[in-house]
Parts: sequence; C-alpha cells; structure tokens
Amino acid sequence: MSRPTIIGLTGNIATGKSAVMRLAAERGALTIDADRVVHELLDGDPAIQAAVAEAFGPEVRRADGRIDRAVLGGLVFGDAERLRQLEALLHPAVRAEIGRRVAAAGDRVVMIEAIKLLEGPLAAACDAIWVTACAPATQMARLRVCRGMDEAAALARVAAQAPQEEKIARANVVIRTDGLLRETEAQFDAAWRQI
Ligand SMILES: CC(C)(COP(=O)(O)OP(=O)(O)OC[C@H]1O[C@@H](n2cnc3c(N)ncnc32)[C@H](O)[C@@H]1O)[C@@H](O)C(=O)NCCC(=O)NCCS
Ligand SMILES: Nc1ncnc2c1ncn2[C@@H]1O[C@H](COP(=O)(O)OP(=O)(O)OP(=O)(O)O)[C@@H](O)[C@H]1O
Repeated sequence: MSRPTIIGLTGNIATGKSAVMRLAAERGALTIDADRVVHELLDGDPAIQAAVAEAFGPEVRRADGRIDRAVLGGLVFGDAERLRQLEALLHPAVRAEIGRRVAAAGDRVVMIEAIKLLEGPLAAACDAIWVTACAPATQMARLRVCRGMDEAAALARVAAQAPQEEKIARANVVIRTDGLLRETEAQFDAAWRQI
C-alpha cells in the first residue's frame, strides 16, 4: 500500500518555517500547519470551545462561541503550567485531524509544521525532522518589525519554546534563515533532493 513520506518541520517562532512550507507546497507536498489546525478547532469545534471556556473562563469565548485567541494567548504565554494545560486539551484533537489528512495523502510528500513537534508523539510518526534556525537577534527583529509585537510579548513567545539548540540536536536537516530567501531556497532544494 502506498504511504506518504512525512517530514516534520519545527523551529522557533519567526525562524522561517512558513517560507519552507511554501517551498514544499510549490514542489507538490501536502502541507499541514498545526497552528492553522488549532485555529480551526478554536473557531469551529463546539466541544473544544466548551472545554477551553470551562478551563480558562468565559472571557476567552466570544458571543458567537469562537475562542478569542488574543485573550487566551495573554493567559498562557508567560504561564508555563497554563500553557501545558491548554496543550493537553488541544493536542489530541490536533493530532487526530493531522492523522486524517495524512491518511488521505496517498504517496505524496507531507510536511507537517508544528512548534511542539519534538515534545510529543508526532515526531515518531515522521520519516525526517527538519528544523529552521536563525540568530536570536534576527528572530526578535522579525517579531517586532514584521509582526508588530512589543519586546515583552516577543520575549514571552520565545520563552514558551524549547531552546533552538535542542531542536537542532534532533534534526536530520537544519535550514539557516539569516540570509536571503534564495539562500533558504538553495538549502531547501539540497534537502528536498535527498528525500
Ligand atoms: C494561545 C493561542 C490561542 C494564541 O493564538 P495566536 O493566534 O495568538 O497565535 P498562533 O496560534 O498563530 O501562534 C503563533 C506562534 O506562537 C507560538 N506558539 C503557539 N502555541 C505555542 C505553544 N503551545 N508553545 C510555544 N509556542 C507556541 C508559535 O511560534 C506559533 O507559530 C494558540 O497559539 C494556541 O492555542 N496554542 C496552544 C496550542 C498549540 O500548541 N499550538 C501549536 C500548534 S500544535
Ligand atoms: N532567508 C529567509 N528565510 C526565511 N524567511 C525569511 C528570510 N529572510 C527574511 N525572512 C522573513 O522572516 C519572517 C519569518 O517568519 P515566518 O512567519 O516564516 O516564521 P515561522 O517560523 O513560520 O513563524 P511561526 O512560528 O509564527 O509559524 C518572514 O516574514 C520571512 O519573509
């Protein structure tokens, strides 16, 4: 039976995972963004919405039932225990949805982007782990300039993620993104040829 080749993509915030996902999609991969799966659940899954409101309070829920991600983010980034609680609530449903998409992928290459890929069971399902990395100064500049985050919000996100070195230590492929986009693309293509 045909099975997909699964690449797990991780790397800390603003290290360039989106660029790598775009390149993979251009070359025919099925790309699955775990952040987006989370957003779909928070926007449209009534059981998840009820469980999140139960755990984090009615103020995280909008009148239409959707979860207010800015309010929820304010509660969990900066509080490791609450973030773990939210992850425990969401990750089983995220994994189930990713599993459904992978099962329908035939023999395509599938690239799964997830910030907590290496911390959970998803990593074991991957044939290879790719990690994007850049200098901390590049990362902070991208968060502040491109996403308009203030320094405290940017630092809180970075602090919620395992150090870059731990991710690099477990990677089959490391893509450095401090340079030009075409330098990212050249590293991508070298790795893509080895699949
Ligand atoms: C807290 C939430 C509502 C904030 O939503 P918001 O729209 O502001 O951010 P978004 O989801 O787009 O994430 C942006 C970036 O924040 C970082 N981030 C998100 N979740 C996490 C996390 N659990 N741990 C560390 N960093 C995270 C990532 O770098 C991510 O790319 C949302 O991020 C969430 O529910 N996170 C917990 C679920 C999770 O683990 N998501 C990651 C994919 S499995
Ligand atoms: N050489 C490069 N390679 C990749 N991205 C680059 C490069 N130079 C500049 N950038 C820019 O850096 C930013 C990186 O942010 P991006 O959203 O891709 O990070 P991410 O890892 O996907 O973040 P998140 O964890 O939020 O999903 C983008 O705006 C991208 O255009």
